[in-house]
Amino acid sequence: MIVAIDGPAASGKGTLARRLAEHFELRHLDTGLTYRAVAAALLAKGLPLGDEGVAIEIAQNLDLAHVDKTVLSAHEIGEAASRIAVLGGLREELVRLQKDFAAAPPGAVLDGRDIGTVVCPDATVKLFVTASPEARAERRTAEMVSKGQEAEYASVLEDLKRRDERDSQRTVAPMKQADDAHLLDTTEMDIETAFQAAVDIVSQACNA
Ligand SMILES: Nc1ncnc2c1ncn2[C@@H]1O[C@H](COP(=O)(O)OP(=O)(O)OP(=O)(O)O)[C@@H](O)[C@H]1O
Ligand SMILES: Nc1ccn([C@@H]2O[C@H](COP(=O)(O)O)[C@@H](O)[C@H]2O)c(=O)n1
Repeated sequence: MIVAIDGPAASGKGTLARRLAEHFELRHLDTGLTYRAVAAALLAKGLPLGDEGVAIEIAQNLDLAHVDKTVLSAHEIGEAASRIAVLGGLREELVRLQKDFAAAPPGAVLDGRDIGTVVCPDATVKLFVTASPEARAERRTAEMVSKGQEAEYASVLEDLKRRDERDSQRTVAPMKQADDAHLLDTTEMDIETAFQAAVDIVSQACNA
């Protein structure tokens, strides 16, 4: 079984993907981490984010088992990841890696922006998880503050909107809801309610 989850930044797709993977005993890949890892490596080398040749080389040598998720979760790395995510050749390389992950038994939950449309178009079930920009900014601000990071709601909201705009307007594999994806709007749901709604959608799809 393959569960494809897409949605905008801080919509809660990663939280749901992780919990669904545990619940259904599947493997989980947060594909955003692959873009973040490449962006972080370019920044560490002091190279421009548009250097696609080097970005592809980094992607070819990515070892997902050893990425530091805490370092990669930084706000500025997310911003840089979104900038390199417009590079078509780099996407091809990362999509290959993501497809390989999805194909291995016993199945997987993948979350990102183009999982239902490009990476796993034949997924068993697809979800498009969203929430209002204001709810997402509140959640992300609270998350950053809880980690001891500086965060101001207004600028987090602005950054999220800018990132959504870039991700949904790019030419290659823009973020969008697949035609056959279930829409899950969690604006008025807490994590537990959203999780139960997601379990119901996946269970129904498996029994159909
Ligand atoms: N339904 C919800 N209600 C309240 N808080 C939530 C809900 N879902 C997720 N959160 C919280 O919102 C924050 C963002 O969630 P998460 O990291 O899962 O989003 P994401 O879509 O994977 O983000 P990104 O695209 O940046 O990787 C986390 O702090 C998470 O605990
Ligand atoms: N399948 C994907 C996943 C991510 N991206 C890009 O990476 C950025 C960071 O992703 P997070 O989920 O970790 O926030 C994101 O803004 C996208 O630009 C992507 O293009 N495709």
